[in-house]
Amino acid sequence: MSGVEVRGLTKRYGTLTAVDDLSFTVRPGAVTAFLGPNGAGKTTTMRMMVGHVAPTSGGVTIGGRRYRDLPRPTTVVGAAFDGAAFHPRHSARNHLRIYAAMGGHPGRRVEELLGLLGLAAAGDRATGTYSTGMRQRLSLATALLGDPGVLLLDEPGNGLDPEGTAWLRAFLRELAGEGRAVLVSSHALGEVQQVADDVVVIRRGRLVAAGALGELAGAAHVVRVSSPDADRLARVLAPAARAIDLDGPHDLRVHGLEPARIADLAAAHELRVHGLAADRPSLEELFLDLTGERTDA
Ligand SMILES: Nc1ncnc2c1ncn2[C@@H]1O[C@H](COP(=O)(O)OP(=O)(O)OP(=O)(O)O)[C@@H](O)[C@H]1O
Repeated sequence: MSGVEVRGLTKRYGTLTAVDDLSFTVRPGAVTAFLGPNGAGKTTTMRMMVGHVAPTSGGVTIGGRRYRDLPRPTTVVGAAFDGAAFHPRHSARNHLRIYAAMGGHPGRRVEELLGLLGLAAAGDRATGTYSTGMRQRLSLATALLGDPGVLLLDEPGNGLDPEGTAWLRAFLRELAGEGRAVLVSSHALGEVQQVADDVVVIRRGRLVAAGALGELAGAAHVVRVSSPDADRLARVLAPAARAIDLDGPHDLRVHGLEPARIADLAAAHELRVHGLAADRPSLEELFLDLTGERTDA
């Protein structure tokens, strides 16, 4: 099965750089969460993966080929974008039949997918009467018509109730379990934390973290340091730390450095340390920290 390689991907709209020199990999057999606050550039990136938006520079390959060079793209990559529009008077069955015909996929695939996505009973109802959850499932069904090895899902959890969210998680795990590369965007870590193997975090179009979710959590050190030399210590630690917050005249919160390294750097500069305590932040805190949305700093 194929993965997705994003290399140096950049998109400018006038003076706005929506996507800025982004490089990351989406591997087969895993769910990769694509995270960032609203407006960070997730949708633009995913649209560039499937040729809806032309990059300013850089590019994307899927299984080593550019989207436009794929002979039958819907058999390689399926995409579902947030707020996908369906003709409100078409039934789900008709909608899927039209897309199956366009992609050259067999009609029986439509029936299979209606069943798989729990839409069989509502298959002949006009999509205009569908709930948000049903629309999300129809988007997924459309993306899956060609049985692609790569799935790009833009905020598929939007508007789902808790039952729908649980269903979606199990479904994404199943798709990855079959060896597919599954990229799922979200603006909220909590939505994907339970299902993601890997994460790619962007902020203002730039990559701020990528890797296994477990490793990222392990790297999320926050150390509280108490020192009468706090100001000077902050300057010494700054080049090595991911971030430092002043918590008071003698207290620092140091992000991304181990306690031992902090103590060694302080000793090397003959600065006094009166206390060192490692905090284990929640992943949510780390995410807010990475995306610059933390408000308690
Ligand atoms: N066609 C366009 N013309 C001009 N600016 C655009 C265009 N498309 C996107 N942008 C801008 O690019 C930036 C990234 O938008 P994008 O939709 O990719 O972000 P996002 O992370 O998907 O956010 P959201 O979760 O809100 O959809 C935003 O500032 C947006 O306003």
